[in-house]
Amino acid sequence: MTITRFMTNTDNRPVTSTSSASISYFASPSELQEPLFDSTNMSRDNIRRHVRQERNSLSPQEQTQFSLIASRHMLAEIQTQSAQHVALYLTHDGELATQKLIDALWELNINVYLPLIHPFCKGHLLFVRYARDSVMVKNQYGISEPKLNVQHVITLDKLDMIITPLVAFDHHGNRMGMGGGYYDRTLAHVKDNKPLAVGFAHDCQEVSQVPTDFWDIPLPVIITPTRRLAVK
Ligand SMILES: Nc1nc2c(c(=O)[nH]1)N(C=O)[C@@H](CNc1ccc(C(=O)N[C@@H](CCC(=O)O)C(=O)O)cc1)CN2
Ligand SMILES: Nc1ncnc2c1ncn2[C@@H]1O[C@H](COP(=O)(O)OP(=O)(O)OP(=O)(O)O)[C@@H](O)[C@H]1O
Repeated sequence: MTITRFMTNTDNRPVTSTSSASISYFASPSELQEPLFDSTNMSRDNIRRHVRQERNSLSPQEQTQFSLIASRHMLAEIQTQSAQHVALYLTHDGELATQKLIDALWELNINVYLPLIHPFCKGHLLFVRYARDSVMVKNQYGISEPKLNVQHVITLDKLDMIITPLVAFDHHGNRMGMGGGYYDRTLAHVKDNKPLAVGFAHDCQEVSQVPTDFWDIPLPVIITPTRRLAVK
């Protein structure tokens, strides 16, 4: 595992050093001193509950500011990857807000897709084209999704990136979601990072350790407002 560390200089130029996970810091170290939540010996449900509470207690100003900063970094990631077909999500339950990022992608003519709960295949997702004129409906969780039109469905192999929502993550790229196993089932079909799965989360969603099960697929990249974590 190679870790490249970018620290920000006073004039905002990155300083690079090499150790063993790849963390690029977007913010100055003083902003990174929140102690990591110690999740050792905690159940998945308790970790999920704790982190959901943490991200929901961010103020509206923090939510907006963190989302804008993280979106800038995510846009840079999308452009670095030359991604043209990108799956995103619509914000729910205190997740990083995505609408500004989606607007930027639309402006750049990059195709955006959203997850749609599969109508027949329980626990599975479909990814459907999301455009300014998409007809939206609410799913069983109250999240808006494009109305199913088979012509707008994209298969996983045609996506360049899947930006995944998550509840908790750790520095090995392990993720835990809302508990439906939807993204786990999707990520199980990813081969050789095509599409590249990139987690998108608040810094307060990092925990010391996410307990994993055989179905959990670690994320190769996670972007937060202050960091880019790359796991090789
Ligand atoms: N924004 C977003 N969209 C997403 C996901 C996500 O995590 N975030 N998903 C990621 O998989 C899928 C939906 N999975 C979800 C699973 C549970 C809940 C949820 O709010 N559960 C309630 C209980 C609801 C019930 O019992 O009916 C809760 O836990 O409070 C939401 C989304 C697809 N779309
Ligand atoms: N690849 C898979 N194949 C079959 N079942 C799976 C798979 N992945 C997860 N599951 C099932 O889904 C359930 C929920 O998994 P888990 O708690 O890890 O979901 P999650 O990561 O929190 O949710 P999500 O992936 O939707 O964000 C598990 O109990 C497991 O039985």
